[in-house]
Amino acid sequence: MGLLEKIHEPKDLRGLNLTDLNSLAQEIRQEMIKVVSKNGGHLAPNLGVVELTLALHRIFNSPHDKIVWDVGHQTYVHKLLTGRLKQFKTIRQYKGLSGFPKRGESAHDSFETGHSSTSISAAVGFAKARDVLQESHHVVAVIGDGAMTGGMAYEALNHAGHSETNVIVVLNDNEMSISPNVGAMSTYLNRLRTDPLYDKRKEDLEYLLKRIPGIGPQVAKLAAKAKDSLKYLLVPGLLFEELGFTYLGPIDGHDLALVEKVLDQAKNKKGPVLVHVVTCKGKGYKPAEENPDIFHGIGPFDPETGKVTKKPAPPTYTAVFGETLCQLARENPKIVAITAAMPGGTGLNEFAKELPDRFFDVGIAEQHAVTFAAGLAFGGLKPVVAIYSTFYQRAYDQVLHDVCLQQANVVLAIDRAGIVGDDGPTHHGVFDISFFRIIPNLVFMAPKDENELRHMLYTAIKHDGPVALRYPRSAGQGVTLDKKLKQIPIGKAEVLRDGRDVTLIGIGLMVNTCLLAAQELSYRGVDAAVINLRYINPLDRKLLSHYAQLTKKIITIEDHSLKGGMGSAILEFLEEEGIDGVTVERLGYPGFVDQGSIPHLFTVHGLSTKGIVQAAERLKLFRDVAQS
Ligand SMILES: Cc1ncc(C[n+]2csc(CCOP(=O)(O)OP(=O)(O)O)c2C)c(N)n1
Ligand SMILES: CC(=O)[C@@H](O)[C@H](O)COP(=O)(O)O
Ligand SMILES: [Mg+2]
Repeated sequence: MGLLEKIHEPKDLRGLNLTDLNSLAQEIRQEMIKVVSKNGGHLAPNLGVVELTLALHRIFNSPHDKIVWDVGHQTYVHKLLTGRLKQFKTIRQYKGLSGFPKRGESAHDSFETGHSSTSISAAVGFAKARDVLQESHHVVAVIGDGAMTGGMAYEALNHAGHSETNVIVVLNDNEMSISPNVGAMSTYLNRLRTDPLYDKRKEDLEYLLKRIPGIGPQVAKLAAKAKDSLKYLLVPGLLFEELGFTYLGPIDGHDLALVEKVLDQAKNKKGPVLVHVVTCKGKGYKPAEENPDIFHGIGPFDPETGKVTKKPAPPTYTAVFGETLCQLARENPKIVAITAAMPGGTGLNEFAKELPDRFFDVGIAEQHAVTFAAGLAFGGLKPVVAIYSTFYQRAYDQVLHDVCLQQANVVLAIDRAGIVGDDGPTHHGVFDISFFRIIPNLVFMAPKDENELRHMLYTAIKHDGPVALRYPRSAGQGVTLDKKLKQIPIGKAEVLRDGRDVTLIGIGLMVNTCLLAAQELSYRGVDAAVINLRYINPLDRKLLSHYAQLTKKIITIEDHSLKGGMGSAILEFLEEEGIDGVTVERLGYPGFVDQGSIPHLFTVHGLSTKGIVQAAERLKLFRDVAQS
């Protein structure tokens, strides 16, 4: 039996000596490589925090003490140490362990995350609740250097430093966001990490003070103890200390004994403390150390070689978006591209390489990205902001207030729209239609395939005013890509199949499902019209009106939440137009969607040919056809 199997809860770690702990760290790394190589997952972030997590669980007493993990993609080690070894092989699978902290999964998961930069706010909340209720426990936020680029982290530091509550922030600095970290804070951390004079200056001053006869040693001691510590005096502007934190570090995050020692010091200090831990993303697995960006979040791979075991598939929507944007930008010098720390994920790596002066990675700062784009637009450029649907939730006011109200010429590319699979409910992009379609002035479209995506991007670039364009995480449909780009008239839907018994209205990926279902329905004598809606805003009112009155039965299908989605837009439209006597069946998600493979989730939620046929049954179509 290995050591890991004997760890059922964090207190089982306490009796282990350093040799045991190092062996345990090895076992943990092997287990994570084994499971992630099959299931996919966030391997490199977890390999980097093995020693840090062991130290946290030895020094603090979870779940009495609260540990809040930022983003939460690095909690696999935490899960393995808190009684979830047996279920670990199910991580990220349907009904399996989540890849993120889940309060329902364990008492040790004190706060759910998935989106970045929330941990310090939550930790300050826990700390203040403790103070008000006169309880006594420690609260620790663990935040990466990437997550530290997000605005919320600064709002929370500002509050924490002022509140003087006992809270510990562990800054896990591996110089990486998903890609290499960017920004002034990253440069600042780099200086802290690498300034060789820092320790020397401190030692020199202590040495000098101690040598002053009579009072020297006391002054040195006092200076070290004083709130304005030696570091504070010596390193002017030490940011965290200026904000009211005691700064400890930087320390080697793989030196378990040292990390434990410093965490113990932090635990015994009053007020907010920041522990700066330096780690290596991917530590202990060569392929991940060498390619931390690829192993940040990876699909199944061969553990021997680190090579991804991918089946050939058509290029993704994301890849086609990236290539098309490069093509358009070569011809139009006003086009600029913006990402919030996801150049690879949003398909912008090529753009960044080819047109570096017109590419902006602003860090994990979606709000800033959108308002920055509005500024660029009013400055005379044509900005394209590419953000995942789920992360646009962060930038809603910026889209509404800074882009749409002022009619800024900004293209909002909404990647990962629809369900995303194994990341689960924190990452599914199933609310953007609801929250964007109600914004005045915003043209909002979604392509049925990757070829239409190209034309839509071209249309968006040509359009004067704000445009949103949503497309999914998946591989494309494998259709031929037209070389020559054309504009798709704003607000024009496409009739893919005429029919008189029922109208199937699809958007995005679901258009193809509608076509397959229409075929199936035709075998059962039902003549279905299929509409590729294309535009959620503005709707093609004339076309919809015609088919609603002709067929009197409508089935809408969308890879999106039912509430407020495309189907809701159709219901509103019928009411606004006063078209009576039309029955509508809407297919979509009833609420938050679990994790699981995309095809499986589509089946579970009836976003399939079968789901449409069942909706037709509910509309009593087969009986009506038989009678006619
Ligand atoms: C609001 C938001 N935007 C973007 C992301 C995507 N994302 C997840 S992890 C990550 C990088 C985080 O870097 P860091 O905090 O340093 O953690 P590391 O993986 O390096 O340990 C990004 C950009 C996110 N989860 N949340
Ligand atoms: C944790 C996080 O937010 C990202 O790492 C996300 O999992 C990336 O998703 P994609 O794999 O869809 O790029
Ligand atoms: Mg990092």
